[in-house]
Amino acid sequence: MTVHNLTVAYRQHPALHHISGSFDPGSLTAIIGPNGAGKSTLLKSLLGLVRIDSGHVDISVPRKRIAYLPQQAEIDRGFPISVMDCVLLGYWQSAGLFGGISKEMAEKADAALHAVGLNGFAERPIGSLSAGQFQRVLFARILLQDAELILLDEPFNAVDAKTTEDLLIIIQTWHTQQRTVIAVLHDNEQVRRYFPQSVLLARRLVAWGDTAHVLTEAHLRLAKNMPEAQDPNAPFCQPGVAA
Ligand SMILES: Nc1ncnc2c1ncn2[C@@H]1O[C@H](COP(=O)(O)OP(=O)(O)OP(=O)(O)O)[C@@H](O)[C@H]1O
Repeated sequence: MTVHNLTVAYRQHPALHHISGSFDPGSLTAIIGPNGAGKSTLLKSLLGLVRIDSGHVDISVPRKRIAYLPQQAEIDRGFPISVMDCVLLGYWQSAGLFGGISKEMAEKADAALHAVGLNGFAERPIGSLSAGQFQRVLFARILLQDAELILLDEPFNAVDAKTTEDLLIIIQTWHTQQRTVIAVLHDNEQVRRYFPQSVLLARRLVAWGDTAHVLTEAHLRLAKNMPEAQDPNAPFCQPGVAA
């Protein structure tokens, strides 16, 4: 999966500016950078969820083999469904929205709930769960998806240390299964420990590659100095012209 000279702007203000790089199949990559650096925008660009102003993304994974976990704030939990029904939605790409659920599928869903430590939660309405419990449900749903590419946007936001550890183990398992995993994260120590590859953004690309070479003091200082507010007097960005 390759990103070529990608620029994405909201109301003519680039959120991502001339980004190029690639994700190897089976790699485990963290996307990091300060608030407003364009991390979520990069994930959404890979998924085709935002309009690309210039450049392009080459992605060979079929849409139905991609799993996406948006930030919790973007998910409506008011929908009155149970934990089990929410997990079973992991099958909709393969079975269709009205496809039947076989005994084997139901057993796998049970096993997924067990794997994320949510035994006994199957009948609970999703609106009654804590943020950490709900995040476990969303991981269980991805476990059913058999995805080749898994995109996670701040998966540990508002999640306690124990849950984070459990979810990191699941991510490691996906990595050993040769799935490509890309996660937006904020904890540099966690990234150093668990994520071999990193992309450091500050609207433009600061560094992309092995985490040890990306998370250097010099790179982190460069990223930290990114002004978060957009400059209303910035010169117009010429699409297609390298920065
Ligand atoms: N739909 C939108 N309309 C207008 N501006 C947007 C929109 N989405 C994002 N932005 C702006 O684009 C910039 C990048 O946003 P993005 O969410 O990609 O950053 P991020 O690195 O994921 O930030 P955070 O760490 O705070 O989640 C920010 O300045 C944000 O305000």
